[in-house]
Amino acid sequence: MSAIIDVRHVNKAFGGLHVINDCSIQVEEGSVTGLIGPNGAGKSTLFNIIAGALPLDSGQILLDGEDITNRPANELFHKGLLRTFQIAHEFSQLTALENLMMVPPDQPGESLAKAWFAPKAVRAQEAEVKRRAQEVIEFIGLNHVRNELAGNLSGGQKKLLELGRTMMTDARVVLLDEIAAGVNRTLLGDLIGNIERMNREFGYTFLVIEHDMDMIARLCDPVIVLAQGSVMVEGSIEEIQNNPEVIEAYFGAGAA
Ligand SMILES: Nc1ncnc2c1ncn2[C@@H]1O[C@H](COP(=O)(O)OP(=O)(O)OP(=O)(O)O)[C@@H](O)[C@H]1O
Repeated sequence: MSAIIDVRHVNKAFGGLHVINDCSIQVEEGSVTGLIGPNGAGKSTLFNIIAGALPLDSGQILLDGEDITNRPANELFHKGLLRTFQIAHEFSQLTALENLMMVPPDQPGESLAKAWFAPKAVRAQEAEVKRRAQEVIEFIGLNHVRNELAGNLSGGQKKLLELGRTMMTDARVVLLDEIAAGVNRTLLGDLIGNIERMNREFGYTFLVIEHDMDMIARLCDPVIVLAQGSVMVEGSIEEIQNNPEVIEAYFGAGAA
């Protein structure tokens, strides 16, 4: 395997607060890599930097060997790197299925000129998007609520829909930020199962920030522990859980 995301010696401070300190991590292509650490360790900040939502002060980020340091999120999206979408407020009035259909960028239907001159092509692409959305909604187990407004879905169902939206794109690497938060155990099982299948059957690479240690244990290998903005240790979940430094800094602090 080779690193699809390569974070090299990244530093980031907010005013005088050094949040990310000479941080280097590699995410291997085809892996589900976990990123854990105590509150305030810098996990979300690092995600924001990788996803192009926050500029870094120094260091470098490579995507599949290409320098993507400080590239904007929309450019990274087109290169196949994205964070899970939040269900945006304006989409709460669309059905679950329509939310999936809204995702693909540059749909020809959005261009009036194209719709005028090439209506058949527009209809063909819309039909293709709808077919894909129907496949995805079945995959994520939300077919029974496909015509329900997204705003009426449960928190867990919204998370499943969020994951489904990534499947409507050509994503290769998906960053999941605490996707388990507030999800009940049954839906969490569905969520984990879907991530596993997206990884195994479709080759998505995941980088996962998570406080839910059951989810990390079931899904992630390797697991990277971040503390004070640097990598403390990296290894399998067993190695992490038995590491005295981690027990002290992370589990000892009761942060899980
Ligand atoms: N925009 C900002 N301006 C100033 N300080 C910030 C900003 N964003 C984050 N911080 C600080 O950076 C530190 C790391 O925050 P971050 O959210 O990255 O940690 P985290 O590991 O994701 O924490 P948690 O597990 O609690 O979500 C915290 O001390 C936080 O207060």
